[in-house]
Parts: sequence; structure tokens; C-alpha cells
Amino acid sequence: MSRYIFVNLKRFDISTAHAGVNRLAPIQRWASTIVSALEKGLAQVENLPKDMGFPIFFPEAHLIAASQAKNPQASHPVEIGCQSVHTHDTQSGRNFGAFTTSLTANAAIELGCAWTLIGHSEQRAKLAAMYQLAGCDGSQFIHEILNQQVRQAIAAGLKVLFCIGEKTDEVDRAKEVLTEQLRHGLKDIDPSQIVLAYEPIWAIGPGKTPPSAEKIREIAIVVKNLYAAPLVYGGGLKKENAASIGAIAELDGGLIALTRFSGEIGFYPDEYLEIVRTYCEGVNNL
Ligand SMILES: O=C[C@H](O)COP(=O)(O)O
Repeated sequence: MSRYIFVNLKRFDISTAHAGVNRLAPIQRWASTIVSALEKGLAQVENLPKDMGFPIFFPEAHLIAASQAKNPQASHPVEIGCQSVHTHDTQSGRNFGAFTTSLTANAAIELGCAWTLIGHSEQRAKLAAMYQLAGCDGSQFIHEILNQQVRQAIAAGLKVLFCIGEKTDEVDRAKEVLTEQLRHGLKDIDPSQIVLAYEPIWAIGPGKTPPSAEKIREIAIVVKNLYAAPLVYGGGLKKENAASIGAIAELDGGLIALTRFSGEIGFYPDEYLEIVRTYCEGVNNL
């Protein structure tokens, strides 16, 4: 594939009764509802580039249901991905699976995954919070942990979407931050095994203003010079900016989480399809 529209479904399976955003289906049918709606909907989208991939990252509990819901006859099949993998894995004569609470890359493969998402800002924040509790700046260790996870994923045969991005207080030195994340997180990793996602953290989620297409393009040029892998943009990607982001020649796609950022926020398949349609208008105008 040479272009991708990724979806990260974060923890969007939790119903509104428990303060979540799932209004789509009971949790048992949530993943299959999304996979079927997206595959049926993508088949109706006109002028979809043939070389476009549609990976979706689910929480672990939904991986089997999502894989089983895939239609082998779909004209534009979705691919299933997990939200990161463990730093270690099963190995003949060594570890037989003593990994309580962890999803290993070999397990992800057996659960039907083709992809994993590593280095998402919410994963980085979780790791940083642990180091903070220990009273130290763990940034170097976080890069190393992510690097180990990427290695395990590739060894198991997973494709990797590796996220980078600067925080609000890092905007002035964004290039430096991105350089560090790439240099250490992807140390000795072959770029042919990776797709990168640039997600400025200050643009993710409701109530945020994403950067202009010109600003995204500027960063895309920097990132591609640092690491020669396909690059997608995420963080407030929505119908309103999808065409202008699709028209950035240096990008190879997008990463979507919410499709609705106000009111009954959440991920809605029909709105996702509208974003894809609009993004492709931008691509077709290139
Ligand atoms: O993983 C996806 C990103 O965090 C983007 O989130 P968003 O589309 O809700 O801004």
C-alpha cells in the first residue's frame, strides 16, 4: 500500500452509562459493527485509490471479534491492529508465556492482527507517569521501551505505525523533539518496516485547533528527511480539514480517532466514511 487511513479506536468501546462514547452497539457487538460498517461503506466510496489501506486499532478484548467480522470478499478490506505490544515475547526454550497483563506480538498475530500502534502520545504519557512516580525523568527509558516493542512487533511479523509528536510546551522546539523520538525510538530499525504518524499532542481530541496544512507540510518535510518511511497525519483530522490534508504531497495518509468533536463526541462510521471521501478529493486534486 502507498496510502493509509488509520483509525485508532482508543477506549471507545465504553458506553455512555459508564462515561464513555460508545453509542454504536453493545460491547459484545461493537467491533463487528464497526468492521462491517466500514467495509460496506468503503465499497460505496467513489474514486478510492486502489493502493489505499484501512487499518483499525482496537483494544485487545475486541481483536478476535474484529478479525472474524472481516469479509473476505470486501472490495476494500480493513486490517486489524492492536494498541502496542509487550517488550518481550514467547521464545522456544526461554519464555513460554509468563506475561500476565501484557499483549505480546506473537499473541497479537494469533489474535488476527496485521498491525500494531506504538508510541502513541497516550502510551508515552502512561510510561512517563510511572517514571514521574519514581521521581525521575524517564524520557530516555521510554525511547528504549518503544524501540524494544517495535523490534518485537517486527520479529513477529506485525506492521508498525509509530507515532511521534510534540506537547504544547514543546511547540517551539518541535523539530528537536521529533528528531529525538525518531533517533532513539527507531534506532537501528529498517524504515521499510515502519509507517510514521505525526500527531502534535496539542491538536488531539475535542476543543483543539489542528495546525494548518502549510504547517503540517513543513513538519512532514523535516520528518521525511530524518526517517525515510511513509508518513501520515493525526490530531483533529476531520471533514473540515480532510481535503487540505489530503492535498499535502509529502503525506501518505491520515490517522483518525474521534469523528465528532462536539456534542455527542465519538467515532461514527458514516462520519469516518465522509472524512475518507473528503480526504480522497484532496488526494485526487494533487
Ligand atoms: O490516535 C489518534 C489520535 O490521537 C487522534 O485523535 P483525534 O482524531 O481524536 O484528534
